[in-house]
Amino acid sequence: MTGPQDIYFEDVWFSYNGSFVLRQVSFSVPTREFLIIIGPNGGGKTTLLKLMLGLCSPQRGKIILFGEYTPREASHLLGYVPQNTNINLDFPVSVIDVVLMGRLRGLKFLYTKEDRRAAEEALEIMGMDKYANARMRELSQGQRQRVLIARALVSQPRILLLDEPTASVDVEAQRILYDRLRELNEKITIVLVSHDMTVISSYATAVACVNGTVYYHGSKEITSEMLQMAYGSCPVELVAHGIPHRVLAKHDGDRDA
Ligand SMILES: Nc1ncnc2c1ncn2[C@@H]1O[C@H](COP(=O)(O)OP(=O)(O)OP(=O)(O)O)[C@@H](O)[C@H]1O
Repeated sequence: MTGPQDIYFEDVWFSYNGSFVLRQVSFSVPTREFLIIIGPNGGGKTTLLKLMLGLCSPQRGKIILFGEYTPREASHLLGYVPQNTNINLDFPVSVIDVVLMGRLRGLKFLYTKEDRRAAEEALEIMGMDKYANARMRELSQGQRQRVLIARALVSQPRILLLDEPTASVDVEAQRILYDRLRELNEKITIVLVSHDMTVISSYATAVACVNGTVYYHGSKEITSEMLQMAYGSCPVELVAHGIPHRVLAKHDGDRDA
């Protein structure tokens, strides 16, 4: 290892009920990396995040965070925005209430002044401070996602992990969200699962292809080998500058679009 490493995996294996979904996983993520995790459905991307978060424990191998902690020991240093977070929009919860939930300790709903200040700061970082007293249902999908990221930030994590945060968010709102993440990345490490290859060229500093194991690339260059590993032999369409590109060979019998 060279330099400070926030995340370190050494020969990690993980199975649900005896069938391994991740094997022989070894890689390390340096401080202030903007790591994008790509891969096919069911390849193990969410499981990889859960291992980093200590929500799953490996059957083999070791995971060390910040050079000294197990993921569980480091949980207070991790912020997580899960996939498909559903908030009941009929429930009249305000934006600041949602963010404050990130400061909950046990079942106590008593927040200190410091909690409120932290919540306001997190909203400001995500450009949502002027909506603090709005109801969640009054916001767009992209704005709601920014509030959920603020909730993950309110505990001042050193790593922010996001699982497909821009699914069902429109393109302009995605850009705003990613620009905020890039600003955040000046201070903290970001690990983000995405199916959208175009975010790699604009935001990533490293890419992990996850398909039963992890292929870690410490640069944002998208190579055909990476795509081959991540998506098998299926052709992949990349939309760059609004123009679709076919980046892998077609299957026999494929017709031109
Ligand atoms: N709790 C669970 N119990 C049993 N099997 C699971 C569980 N969670 C995930 N799996 C299986 O583990 C494999 C990896 O799932 P995972 O959700 O990590 O993949 P993914 O790459 O995030 O997929 P997607 O892109 O569809 O979200 C899949 O085959 C999935 O069905």
